[in-house]
Amino acid sequence: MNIILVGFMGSGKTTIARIISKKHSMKFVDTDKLIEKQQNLTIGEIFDKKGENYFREIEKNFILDYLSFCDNCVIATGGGMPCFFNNMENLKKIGWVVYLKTDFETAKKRAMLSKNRPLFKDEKKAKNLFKRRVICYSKAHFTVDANREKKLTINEIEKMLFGE
Ligand SMILES: Nc1ncnc2c1ncn2[C@@H]1O[C@H](COP(=O)(O)OP(=O)(O)OP(=O)(O)O)[C@@H](O)[C@H]1O
Ligand SMILES: O=C(O)C1=C[C@@H](O)[C@@H](O)[C@H](O)C1
Repeated sequence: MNIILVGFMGSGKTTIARIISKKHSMKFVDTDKLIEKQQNLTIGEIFDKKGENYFREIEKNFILDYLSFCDNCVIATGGGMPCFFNNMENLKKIGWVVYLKTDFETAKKRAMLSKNRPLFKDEKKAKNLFKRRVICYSKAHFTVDANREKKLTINEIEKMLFGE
């Protein structure tokens, strides 16, 4: 079984995927990190040097060439990954897709804690993007309230997927 976490920048995908993978002896996969490694560039550099469309093509291929071979993985996806091309449908074939749903203010507060989010530079644009993204993420198999303390979010995911 694979678990795929989707949600806006700062919703906690990386943090929560890491904890669940450790607890259940699953492999942790972070698509942003692996794409950076593969391209030998940071996400910010890919956006600056090659443009967003190039990044979206890489993400699409990454699902087909890498994620579709995952087994027993917890996958933290890039914030936009499920919202381009046929990516959400392809992700849903690979595993259980869980939407970590937060409000905008929570995501903003958390995203400020780390860099590498070129699309969060302009708050007004980020807010608009957030609204559009909610519609996309809601097509996941499951939605959990991720505004809360991470332990509560993790418990809910475990109950849904492991029956704990
Ligand atoms: N439930 C939570 N409560 C408080 N802080 C959290 C919670 N989840 C994550 N954080 C913190 O918020 C920050 C962003 O979290 P994280 O990197 O996991 O988000 P993300 O969804 O992977 O973002 P991105 O898609 O931009 O990589 C981190 O510093 C993390 O420690
Ligand atoms: O929401 C987005 O479109 C993005 C989120 C990040 O995880 C990175 O994948 C990149 O900064 C784009």
